[in-house]
Amino acid sequence: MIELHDVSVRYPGANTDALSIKSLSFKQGDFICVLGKSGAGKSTFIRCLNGLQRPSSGEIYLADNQITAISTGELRKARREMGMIFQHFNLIPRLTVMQNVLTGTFGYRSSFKNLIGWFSRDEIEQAKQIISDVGLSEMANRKVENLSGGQKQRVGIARAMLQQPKVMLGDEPVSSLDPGTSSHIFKLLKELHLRLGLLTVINVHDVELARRFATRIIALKDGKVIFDSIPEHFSTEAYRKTYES
Ligand SMILES: Nc1ncnc2c1ncn2[C@@H]1O[C@H](COP(=O)(O)OP(=O)(O)OP(=O)(O)O)[C@@H](O)[C@H]1O
Repeated sequence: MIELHDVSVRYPGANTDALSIKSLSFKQGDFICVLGKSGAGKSTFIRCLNGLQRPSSGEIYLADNQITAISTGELRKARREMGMIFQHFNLIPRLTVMQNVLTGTFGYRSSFKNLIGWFSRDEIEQAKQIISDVGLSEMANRKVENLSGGQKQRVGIARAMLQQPKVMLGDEPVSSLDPGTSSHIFKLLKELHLRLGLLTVINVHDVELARRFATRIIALKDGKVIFDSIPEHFSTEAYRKTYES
């Protein structure tokens, strides 16, 4: 579903690569947690997968699309297949839960419909169903600025789900949440992942969450993959290598 070949990212002015990946491939059904200490390249990696960051060299394929070699318009189309959730939610605080979730349809619609905020009955019904799936039915008309962090992330997930993605990407989606809420969010992500047969790739700081939920753990260090296997193989030694200075 996603393949990377010889991908590197070097930021302007840097004298080393922030990311340097020989070869990786992910298939539908994988639930991947990406670990690594601060600065290891996790965000750069996720941003490359959804085309927010163009690699300095190498190739990334999403299904048959080489997303590293397509126009901005084609990239926009390819991105419809990828839902993305963020550490700071990236919601519009003054708008309601329903309005925020409906923005998940924007990749599919004309700029004109987006501009005037017109949504079909079908889109509204789908949004209602997804808001119910993430447990926020009672709050559909509440402004997002009045929600807790966990509730905001549920809105972020619902917005991503309305895109009907094949791939769900997360850039530290639980880093600003307490442990109990983080665990609930991961449970929800795993449930949706299984129900819809997604490929899920999430950066996470909490190793225990990765051990509990991932089908595969990838650890990055200095932009390179230093571990890639099932959670049961992520030993104390692998942990030490990942997080030592
Ligand atoms: N826009 C940028 N310009 C220059 N350097 C950058 C930029 N973004 C990231 N870097 C550098 O690239 C390296 C990898 O950063 P990245 O944000 O991908 O790491 P990370 O593992 O996500 O870290 P964290 O867990 O702290 O979010 C770091 O050395 C960082 O300073």
